[in-house]
Amino acid sequence: MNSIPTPTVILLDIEGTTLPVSFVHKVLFPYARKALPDLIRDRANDPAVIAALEETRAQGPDREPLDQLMAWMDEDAKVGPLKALQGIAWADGYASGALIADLFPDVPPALRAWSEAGLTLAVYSSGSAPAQRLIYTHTTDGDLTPLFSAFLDLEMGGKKDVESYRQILAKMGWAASDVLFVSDVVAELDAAAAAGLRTCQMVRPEDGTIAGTVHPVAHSMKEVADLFSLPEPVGKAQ
Ligand SMILES: CSCCC(=O)C(=O)COP(=O)(O)O
Ligand SMILES: [Mg+2]
Repeated sequence: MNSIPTPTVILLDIEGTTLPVSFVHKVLFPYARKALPDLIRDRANDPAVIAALEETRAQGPDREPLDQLMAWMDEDAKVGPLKALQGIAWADGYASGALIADLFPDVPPALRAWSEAGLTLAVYSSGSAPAQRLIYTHTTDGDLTPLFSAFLDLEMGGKKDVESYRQILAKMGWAASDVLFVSDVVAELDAAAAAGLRTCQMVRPEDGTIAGTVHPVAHSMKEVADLFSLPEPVGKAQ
């Protein structure tokens, strides 16, 4: 009997998959929107800020950088320089305790179980890699960053582009069929599947995610484990 091998790499989206959409849109994005004008003024000599503003001017030459950044935020554009600056803004919020990432409660037990079982865990999000690290450092469940092997962002390309997943496989040295990509967005899963990755749509009722018809659907990491024969999450989902 032929059985399908268990994935050995779990590649996770953040927003709508491990963290509620409401936290990103009602807490993180407004925090960055409020902080950006002062940040740009007060850190005008910070190389990371300078680089992000130069890239903003390059990608949005018709507006002042701050206006361009605000316009991108209005449309929830997944653009590298905006994501870099948002990450810098959030760093202050996490450091002061104003921000703490409230992951879906089923996520930490699953991450721990899969890591303990020797699976490779990685993130692929539009949020910058530093912003991803901040989230997993400052969770209500403590610092979960040691569980992850990689934090991948828009430097790999957009999440709806098949080439981005090929780039991730090449960079990480992963075989496509070993990788399970979990995301709430069907277009991202379509792109990942076209690159040969295995896929699972996370459908979170509290986020109002609409289930598609192509990719296996899970409503929690426990269901992901059941669908793909992964180790069962241990400990209580808080
Ligand atoms: C680093 S998390 C902040 C989320 C974010 O900025 C975003 O645009 C959501 O991206 P995702 O790819 O996780 O849906
Ligand atoms: Mg998402």
